[in-house]
Amino acid sequence: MQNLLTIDDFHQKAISLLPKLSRDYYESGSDEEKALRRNRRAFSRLLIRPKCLVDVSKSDTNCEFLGKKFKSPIAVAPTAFHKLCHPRGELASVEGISRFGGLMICSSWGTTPLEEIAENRGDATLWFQLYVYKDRPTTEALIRRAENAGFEALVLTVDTPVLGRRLADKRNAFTLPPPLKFANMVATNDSKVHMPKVPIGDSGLMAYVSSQIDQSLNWDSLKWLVGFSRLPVIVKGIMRSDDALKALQCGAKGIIVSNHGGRQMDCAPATIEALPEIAKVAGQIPVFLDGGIRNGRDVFKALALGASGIFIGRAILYGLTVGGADGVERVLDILQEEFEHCMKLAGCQSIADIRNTPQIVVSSSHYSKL
Ligand SMILES: Cc1cc2nc3c(=O)[nH]c(=O)nc-3n(C[C@H](O)[C@H](O)[C@H](O)COP(=O)(O)O)c2cc1C
Ligand SMILES: CCCCCCC(=O)C(=O)O
Repeated sequence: MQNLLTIDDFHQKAISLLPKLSRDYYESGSDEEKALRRNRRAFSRLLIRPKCLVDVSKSDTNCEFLGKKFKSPIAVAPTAFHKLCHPRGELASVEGISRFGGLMICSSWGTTPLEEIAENRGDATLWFQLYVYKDRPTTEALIRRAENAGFEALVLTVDTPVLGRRLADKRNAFTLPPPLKFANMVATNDSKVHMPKVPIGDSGLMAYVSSQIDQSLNWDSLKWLVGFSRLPVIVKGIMRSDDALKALQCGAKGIIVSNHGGRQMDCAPATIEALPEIAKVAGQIPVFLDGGIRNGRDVFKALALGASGIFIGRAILYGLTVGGADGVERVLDILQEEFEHCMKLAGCQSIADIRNTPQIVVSSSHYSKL
């Protein structure tokens, strides 16, 4: 792995290693994949205006989320089915994240039971991502298990009433190859544990979502969850300031600006475009961002535009594919090194400094008259 110096290097290597079914599932966006591309392009359109003659001999990337201290604002987004790319799956991921001392959001749809991940968490902090089943007792059981296992927050994903149309998955008749299964579902209920087999032109994941997931989820459901859960609730998938305000009013303790990595609404804005209006209204609660982060300059840009921290999705899967726990750790280290380097070149000493410097990040249109 020594010759892999960037996340793009890990991406290329991972693509060369993955079987088509997993590669297409990881890489896909929905429909025409406009939101997927827009997430990246919007970052490229932003420029950093460096300050000079600032003592950056010590740069401080410490931060605090939900009252807990972290050495870095870079954390790991929930992604389903880690055993599609590595035999140790989520256990390898959590090992790499533990070595980094980071934060991992575990998907409801892991291929390893949540208790096993928690037992092996080491120095990782764990939050649990929730998909709400039509069958409320299934959801309630999942929440209680996450609480009992020592997860420190619940992350409710709100952008998936139906699954985005991922055309490659339909062409591949995507389903989980046996023996992989929904490891957090109990073995007695076959339709929840196994993804259905479907003909070419259909996606097994889409079929599973439409048969199991509660499309009627609404703001009252969020209020219910905040009351039911003993953990702070973070809402993932907010793209508008009015929704951010509603989430706040319902008792959310954090917001993740996310378009699900371009996998749901294909005409959505990029997350970095949606961030400023949401950060403006969020008051004291942290606003995080995911979507399209591939280097440390992207992290810097997101913080400058109001994020308290960022989450990476696919980048971790690339690390996991290439090198298991070592690959995951290396991906996080690369992003952290690039971020610290960027801070120094920009003349910023701390995250507060990034956030408080006016126009440290601007759109390239700022210079368009030249
Ligand atoms: C393969 C894959 C699986 C995902 N699974 C989940 C999931 O189970 N729950 C969830 O809330 N988001 C899921 N997401 C979305 C990520 O949490 C995150 O929003 C997105 O990957 C961020 O974009 P990035 O991949 O460009 O970093 C998934 C994304 C990918 C690519
Ligand atoms: C209710 C939506 C389920 C999505 C499945 C996993 C995921 O988030 C993704 O593939 O993206």
